[in-house]
Amino acid sequence: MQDKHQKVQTLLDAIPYIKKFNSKTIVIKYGGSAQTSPELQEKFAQDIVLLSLLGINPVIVHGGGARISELLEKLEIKSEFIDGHRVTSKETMRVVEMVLSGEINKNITSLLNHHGAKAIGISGKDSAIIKARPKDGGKFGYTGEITEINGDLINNLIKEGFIPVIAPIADSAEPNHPGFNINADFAASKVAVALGAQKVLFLTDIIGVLDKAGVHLTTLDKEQVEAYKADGTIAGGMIPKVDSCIETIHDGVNKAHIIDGRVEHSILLELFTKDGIGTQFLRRDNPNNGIDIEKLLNEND
Ligand SMILES: Nc1ncnc2c1ncn2[C@@H]1O[C@H](COP(=O)(O)OP(=O)(O)O)[C@@H](O)[C@H]1O
Ligand SMILES: CC(=O)N[C@@H](CCC(=O)OP(=O)(O)O)C(=O)O
Repeated sequence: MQDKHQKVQTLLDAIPYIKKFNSKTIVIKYGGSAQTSPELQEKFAQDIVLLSLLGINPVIVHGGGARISELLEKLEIKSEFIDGHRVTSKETMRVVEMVLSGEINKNITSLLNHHGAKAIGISGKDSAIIKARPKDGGKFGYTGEITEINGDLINNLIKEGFIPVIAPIADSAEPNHPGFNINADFAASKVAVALGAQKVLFLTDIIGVLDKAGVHLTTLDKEQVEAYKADGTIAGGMIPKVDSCIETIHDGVNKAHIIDGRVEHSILLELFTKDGIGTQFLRRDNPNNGIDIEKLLNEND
């Protein structure tokens, strides 16, 4: 009996959040390192379908860096990263597109559809929804930085009841160009801003951002992130992730969260519990929108 009451209570506790997020867009960055086992993939699909049934609009931007590196190794092509961004030769770009737009995008889309969702898999090249130019003047090869996102097109898909599943490949304005490889964290951040999302969740393979002693940091702002990057606490693949979180909240999205994709139902735990999980990023210096910082710190907005 106790157990049954507990189940009902869990549902009741979620009511304020279900109301708050109803008809809002939540962008979810589904990192390669959170896609590891079929069991976790199943739980991820259940969470996304539940959001959709509750009238929340999930938009998935996925990664797949580990799978790209694995295939490159088999093909004896060297992987090279600078501060968490892959350097992309023409040969590497072919593999990146095959893995992201071909394999991973279609696997996630079909997984969601088999769970009863209406998911549609696209890459930034489709209808040129993501446009880019060479990152840092070309020193990363075909790695791009986003110049434009067609949010209207993505919003139209949402209005039609679709869950967009987006591969982080961008179109180039140049003819006969292979397109650009975009770090999936940056793609998720720009998509969240373009859609005016309520929040963005980055699923990864760690409980959140840790300090040098391995202590979990539950809240971070821009100044703290800069300090942790400068002293090397935040390194590697975590750099684009924290940079994306900071960019998102400074470009108008209330909150960004890095959460542990290895934990079953981490999306539901973040969205529908008071404390949430992972590391949340917020602006303490919000100049003009009157956001009460204490409220923002303590509430799941
Ligand atoms: N300060 C830090 N706190 C947590 N993780 C960190 C930190 N600095 C570097 N990392 C590394 O960043 C990794 C997450 O980045 P990445 O592997 O690129 O994930 P994803 O594939 O989800 O984008 C963690 O597994 C961890 O090894
Ligand atoms: C430019 C760049 O770094 N692109 C990434 C795109 C995939 C990605 O970001 O995957 P994760 O989110 O799983 O790391 C790459 O080639 O690995």
